Amino acid sequence: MKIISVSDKNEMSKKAAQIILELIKEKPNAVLGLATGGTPEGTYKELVADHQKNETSYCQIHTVNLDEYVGINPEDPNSYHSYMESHFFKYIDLPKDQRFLPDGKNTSVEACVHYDNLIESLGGVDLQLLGIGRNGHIGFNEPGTPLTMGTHVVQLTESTRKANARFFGSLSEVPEQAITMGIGTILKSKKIVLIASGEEKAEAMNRMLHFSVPDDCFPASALVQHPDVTVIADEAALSLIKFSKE
Ligand SMILES: O=P(O)(O)OC[C@H]1O[C@](O)(CO)[C@@H](O)[C@@H]1O
Repeated sequence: MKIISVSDKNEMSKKAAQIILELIKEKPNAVLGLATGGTPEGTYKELVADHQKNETSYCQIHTVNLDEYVGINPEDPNSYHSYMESHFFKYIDLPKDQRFLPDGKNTSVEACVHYDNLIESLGGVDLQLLGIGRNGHIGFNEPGTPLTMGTHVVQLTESTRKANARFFGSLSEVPEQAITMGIGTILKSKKIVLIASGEEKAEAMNRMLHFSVPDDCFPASALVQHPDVTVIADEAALSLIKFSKE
């Protein structure tokens, strides 16, 4: 696992965008695995700014998102479909039929298997962008999720619902379930870039970097078995870690 320590969220966003842009330059038809939440917002801003300035094209790119809330319509402003549209897709030249998110309205086993098959049929994810939850969740894989699972439906923990309530009017509006790529799906990505910012992620980062073998009590620990993981974290997120920073 390569750790890149940066000063703040802005620098984290720039670095993550730079890595994504390097991949697009090298492989204009790459498959990007995308994340939502507060952490990647700045990364999308950087990519949009680059698209407007340098005209980096997404016309051959495919994107697959990690997760979506169960029971929510794609048009709902709180859906991850809407998030991707408003933070990224509406600004770039990525064709509509090359963007994929799990369907929060169809969470059958067949739909889950279909999502994993779709990713395989695209040739797999070249680069998966990840945030991390305070309890170590990646995607929406909560602690206790078997680390080999494909796309599936999860019951969200109270702490995740509380953390995400800031995007909704109130906690009661946050869906209780989500459909997410499993850890097994995520680990098939060729490259993984995990971004983290702020003191509220310090404990999760500290825990993640102390696992030498994966343990399903802390989903992000699964990343120790992946050969190409880059963590980009700001000083606040790395503040509990005692090691010489890059
Ligand atoms: O970036 P945030 O909003 O802190 O969220 C952390 C993680 O939790 C989620 O909201 C749930 O998957 C992710 O989208 C995100 O990577």
